[in-house]
Amino acid sequence: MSNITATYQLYGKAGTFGKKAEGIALGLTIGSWTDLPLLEQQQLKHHKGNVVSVTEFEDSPHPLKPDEIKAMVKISYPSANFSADFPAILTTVFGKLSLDGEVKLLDLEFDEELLSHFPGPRFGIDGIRGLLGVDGRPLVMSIFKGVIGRDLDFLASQLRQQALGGVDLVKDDEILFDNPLTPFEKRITTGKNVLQQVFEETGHRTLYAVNLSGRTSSLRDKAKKARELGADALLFNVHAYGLDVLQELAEDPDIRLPLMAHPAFSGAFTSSNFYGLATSLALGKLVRYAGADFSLFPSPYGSVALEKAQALALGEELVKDSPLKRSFPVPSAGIHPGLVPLLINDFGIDSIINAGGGVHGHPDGAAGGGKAFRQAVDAVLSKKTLADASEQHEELKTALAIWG
Ligand SMILES: CSCCC(=O)C(=O)COP(=O)(O)O
Ligand SMILES: [Mg+2]
Repeated sequence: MSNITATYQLYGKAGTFGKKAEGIALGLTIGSWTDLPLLEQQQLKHHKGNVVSVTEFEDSPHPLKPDEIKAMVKISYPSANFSADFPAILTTVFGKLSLDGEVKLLDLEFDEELLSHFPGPRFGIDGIRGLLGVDGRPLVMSIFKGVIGRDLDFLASQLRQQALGGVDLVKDDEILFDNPLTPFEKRITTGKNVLQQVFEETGHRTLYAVNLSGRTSSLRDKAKKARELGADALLFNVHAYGLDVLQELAEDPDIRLPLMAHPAFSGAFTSSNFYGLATSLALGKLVRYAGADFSLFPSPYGSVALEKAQALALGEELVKDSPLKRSFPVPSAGIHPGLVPLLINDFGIDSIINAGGGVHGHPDGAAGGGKAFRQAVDAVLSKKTLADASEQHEELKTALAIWG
């Protein structure tokens, strides 16, 4: 029988977790079991959650309750209990349970049949590389900054400077929503013109990810319109909307645009050591299953940082072997050129170096900032230190002098 297996982290007294796990398995499926007459027990058997394993960690005491330890329990839930969509799955495995004390959902394993309902990224890493014609190096992305309250001319000139720096992608900031000064459709058409002009001048192709925002009911039509207008990609605040909304956009045959999942809001349910979802599950596995071609997340190094082990596990979820295409890991937040060697070491060549302040804050402007990042990437790939490479590259030298 097809099923999904959830791994939970719990805290409690040693020796109590088997009973706790059984309570969860029954509580989230058929309820109290042994009280039922035998016939009903037989009938409901194939709906019952099953405890797969219980592992107690004697050497991991609760930081605040000395008589409690950590445990991990795995419970599998029959697919007969839920429809094959994120709302039903999340409600089954972590609905009421998410409100019931210190329980964290660490992982979900979809069996093959269930996974077949989640086609994943339409483009994936290889598809995005194909659109850009760039192989063999991490991509570089920059972010519009300080554009709230500014008009299209301002946006156009900021986009031009970023593209002239040689970045592969430019994305809207996630806090730029539809507004009278820079409306969604005009951002797309203006951006297209600017990037075409830069391409004609330099031969360098940059893609622009516009922020798809607004009420959920408007998104499909806006995304289709974006495609008609020639948009390159869509940025999407998936965790404010929900995974199913991303999946709808990814699967729509009339949209067919690369989708970039922004991590905004996800800290509200991933940051606690005791509650919510593991970051690698929420920003890694599930956004990939929902169809994100890119997943942004805090790197271990910048202004908003994830623990290194968490960031690495997240990155791995996006690229590990699977019937689904791979999503680009995009470690972000407070990134400057000096961090490029660490990022490539951690996330490999199939990742994206993404920076806002680290591009715009360059003394030579965004064009200088973009160049410094590209120089840093080239240095790492040719096994030079950044210090050595900076002897030949003024922009990199300036960036290292400011940010180290
Ligand atoms: C928290 S990861 C998202 C990255 C992002 O959207 C951003 O604006 C980062 O900007 P920065 O100036 O820190 O590079
Ligand atoms: Mg941002």
